[in-house]
Amino acid sequence: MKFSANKLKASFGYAWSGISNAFRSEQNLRIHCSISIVAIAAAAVLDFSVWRYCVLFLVIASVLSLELMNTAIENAVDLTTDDIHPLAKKAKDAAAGAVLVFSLFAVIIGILLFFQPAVEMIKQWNAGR
Ligand SMILES: Nc1ncnc2c1ncn2[C@@H]1O[C@H](COP(=O)(O)OP(=O)(O)OP(=O)(O)O)[C@@H](O)[C@H]1O
Repeated sequence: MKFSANKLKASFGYAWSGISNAFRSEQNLRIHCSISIVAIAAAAVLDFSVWRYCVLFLVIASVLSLELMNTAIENAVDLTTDDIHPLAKKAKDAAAGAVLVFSLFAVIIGILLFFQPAVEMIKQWNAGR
């Protein structure tokens, strides 16, 4: 098997093109990116431990990847038909449902991750007054 640096570079280029196209066309992806940036900034302020950062990054990567898969499925379905079709609806709704399920659990994980450090910081502020 021959290693080709050019092929690898091209693959990254295609992947980046997919991400930037989806970012421009999908409002939900932009919303998730904005929330992710706020969450990472809050984690830095709260001085998250390594394992908390690991869980946070895992959740953010999963939500953003699922959103990209949802976009891929929407585009693939649109490619197969211009008509209104019950199977097209089922496929798109299921893909959107996958994002929603993970997003709901991401909110719960977020609360579990942020609650204790936030309480600690509030205690420190009150003690410092
Ligand atoms: N060809 C179709 N046949 C039947 N229903 C469709 C079809 N295309 C879209 N729909 C319905 O419209 C909804 C929105 O589809 P659309 O392609 O506009 O996605 P979207 O608004 O970009 O979704 P998202 O908010 O998940 O990005 C789908 O979830 C589905 O219920």
